[in-house]
Amino acid sequence: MKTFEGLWAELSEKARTRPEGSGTVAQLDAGVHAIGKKLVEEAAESWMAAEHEGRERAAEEISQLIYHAQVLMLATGLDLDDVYAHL
Ligand SMILES: N=c1c2ncn([C@@H]3O[C@H](COP(=O)(O)OP(=O)(O)OP(=O)(O)O)[C@@H](O)[C@H]3O)c2ncn1[C@@H]1O[C@H](COP(=O)(O)O)[C@@H](O)[C@H]1O
Repeated sequence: MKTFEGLWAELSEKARTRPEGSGTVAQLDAGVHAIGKKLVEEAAESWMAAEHEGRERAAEEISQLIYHAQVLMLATGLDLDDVYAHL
């Protein structure tokens, strides 16, 4: 099963090698403003799923929230340690 760190390693590699067809590369090219909008959208969908749609849907939306948070970290030039320092 994929973990937060495993996804981070995968996305960092995508950002570095920029493979054809990668949604992550497309997101990074769209920039911080567009990524931020997706992050907020997924946060709202996570909230709605948790309140109205049950555990499974909430888990799905929260996984997407985590994904977009990592894309924003990449776009901002942050590493895991930069964020973990604040936990
Ligand atoms: N975990 C994710 C992931 N979660 C969410 N998303 C993106 O976030 C979108 C979720 O948006 P919604 O469900 O709200 O659907 P949508 O509004 O129709 O989406 P859009 O049309 O706005 O893109 C998906 O369409 C994906 O583009 C993800 N994209 C990629 N991953 C993983 O990231 C890795 C790298 O992916 P690539 O860069 O595409 O190779 C792979 O392991 C993927 O499984």
